Amino acid sequence: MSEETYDIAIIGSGPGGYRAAILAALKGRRVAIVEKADWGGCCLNRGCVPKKDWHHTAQLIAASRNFAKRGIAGTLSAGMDAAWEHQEGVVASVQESYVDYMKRLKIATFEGTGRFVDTHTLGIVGRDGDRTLKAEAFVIATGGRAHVPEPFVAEAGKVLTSDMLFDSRPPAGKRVAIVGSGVVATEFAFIFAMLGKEVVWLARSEPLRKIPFSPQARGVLRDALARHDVALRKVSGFAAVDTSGDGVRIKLTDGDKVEVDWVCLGTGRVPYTEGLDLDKVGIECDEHGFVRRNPQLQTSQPHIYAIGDVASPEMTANHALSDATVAVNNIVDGRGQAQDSAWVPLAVYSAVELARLGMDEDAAEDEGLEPAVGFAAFETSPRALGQDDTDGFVRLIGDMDSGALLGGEIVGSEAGELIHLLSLAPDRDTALRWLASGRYNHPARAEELANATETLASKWGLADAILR
Ligand SMILES: Cc1cc2nc3c(=O)[nH]c(=O)nc-3n(C[C@H](O)[C@H](O)[C@H](O)COP(=O)(O)OP(=O)(O)OC[C@H]3O[C@@H](n4cnc5c(N)ncnc54)[C@H](O)[C@@H]3O)c2cc1C
Ligand SMILES: NC(=O)c1ccc[n+]([C@@H]2O[C@H](COP(=O)([O-])OP(=O)(O)OC[C@H]3O[C@@H](n4cnc5c(N)ncnc54)[C@H](O)[C@@H]3O)[C@@H](O)[C@H]2O)c1
Repeated sequence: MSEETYDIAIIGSGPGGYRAAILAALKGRRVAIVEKADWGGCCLNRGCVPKKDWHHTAQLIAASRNFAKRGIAGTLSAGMDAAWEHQEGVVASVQESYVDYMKRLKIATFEGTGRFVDTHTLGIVGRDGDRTLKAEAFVIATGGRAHVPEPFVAEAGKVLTSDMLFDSRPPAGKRVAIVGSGVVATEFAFIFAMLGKEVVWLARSEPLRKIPFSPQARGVLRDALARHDVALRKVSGFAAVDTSGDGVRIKLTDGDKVEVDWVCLGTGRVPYTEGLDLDKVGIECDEHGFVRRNPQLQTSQPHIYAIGDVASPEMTANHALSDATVAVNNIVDGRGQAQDSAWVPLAVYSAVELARLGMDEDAAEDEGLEPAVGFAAFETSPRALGQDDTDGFVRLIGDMDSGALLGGEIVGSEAGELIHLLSLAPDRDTALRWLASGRYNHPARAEELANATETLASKWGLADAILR
């Protein structure tokens, strides 16, 4: 059995593990990374990347409904088969570039399952035999897996998790039940409808209940979904699922029955720590299965860090990527940097894009702060009007005392891009001034951020703090 020694060994190659490996190698460290399945993890193979590929097709179809006003004739349609093939090509190309970049940075890559042998030794069981490696620091980035609640049982062709959706070509049946009200269900309800499916969206609560989007944001989402005939049917619960014969029959707890061709579950993800032997090295998980860590992202073993879905309840690629930066800064430079998850942007891609970060007004008041809201709607934006796409707004939460930026929400096309203007601002104390005095391209959606700072300045008496 061969044994090698590294500065940092990383388990899992999703956005968290991959980013940690790249950053540590760029900082001159000897890095090993272990992956048991597909390079790139959930995000690249079964999450953000293929989902956004499908979302783009969905948006093109949705936009085509306004084409007649412009004298563009004809109707467009899209199908899931072609969409599935398209994402396969995109994923393969991104994966190739990831693997190539790791090779160029001389990162040692191992295909196999990692597990702790002791606090400085990782065992790897792989296709090319077993080996162990030693490292001074470790990063656990093993991600999560789809949660399948009773009475559902995952079954190919009938009841699919989002992982199964991308692992092989989805079933042909047209009538699909989407279960859940979280991000996965809210995104796929729109995407599937635009890809020609007849969507039956079943959930126990309103869409995106867990994320503190404002009532205005929820209203824009609801209207945009309705415009595309996508509506959530609120149900009391799920009593039984029958997959015998053709199709799937779902019995609801109120006795009603729903019959569909197949089901797509968006019923949450849970952290994945199976087979890591964490107990051997004294690392604990919380009651939900997330690896316990401190704000510097260290587990109870200070040289073993935990990042991304395996430890972060937000479970987004954005959080995994940001965790990677914090962990590597702390391992390599000993910075003792604390992660501030609230300032990592979150974006949802549905009939409209919704993005947010930081505090909402309630959270600010809970902290004893005095929040004020700066608002600008896209309905008067020359860029949005020219695109026939005026849904949404920019909402900035400022602190009445200091003029600091406390949080922000952007709803509408390109919200997932525009949110970077908030997350990349040099610091929160000066962010509003920075946005107000910036140089903008015209006409552009980004200008609405500057307009929102002006509402704060004039309406809330923050002119001195913002317009200096
Ligand atoms: C349908 C869908 C769409 C999504 N869209 C978005 C989006 O638009 N934006 C966003 O921010 N987030 C999105 N997410 C969430 C995002 O995919 C995850 O938050 C992200 O992938 C987590 O990254 P990670 O590095 O923590 O783990 P993962 O990406 O889950 O990667 C973990 C890796 O570790 C490997 N592994 C596990 N155990 C071992 C072991 N013992 N040894 C070796 N390897 C191991 C796994 O095989 C896996 O490849 C989406 C998720 C889903 C399901
Ligand atoms: N754009 C993004 O950033 C993005 C996109 C997709 C997924 N993700 C992440 O992936 C993770 C998984 O997403 P998700 O939407 O599956 O999870 P979620 O936790 O957001 O939502 C889970 C849904 O399943 C429902 N549910 C749970 N148990 C149930 C039961 N027994 N019966 C009926 N319904 C039940 C919940 O009520 C909820 O509506 C999330 O943490 C999310 O942040 C992020």
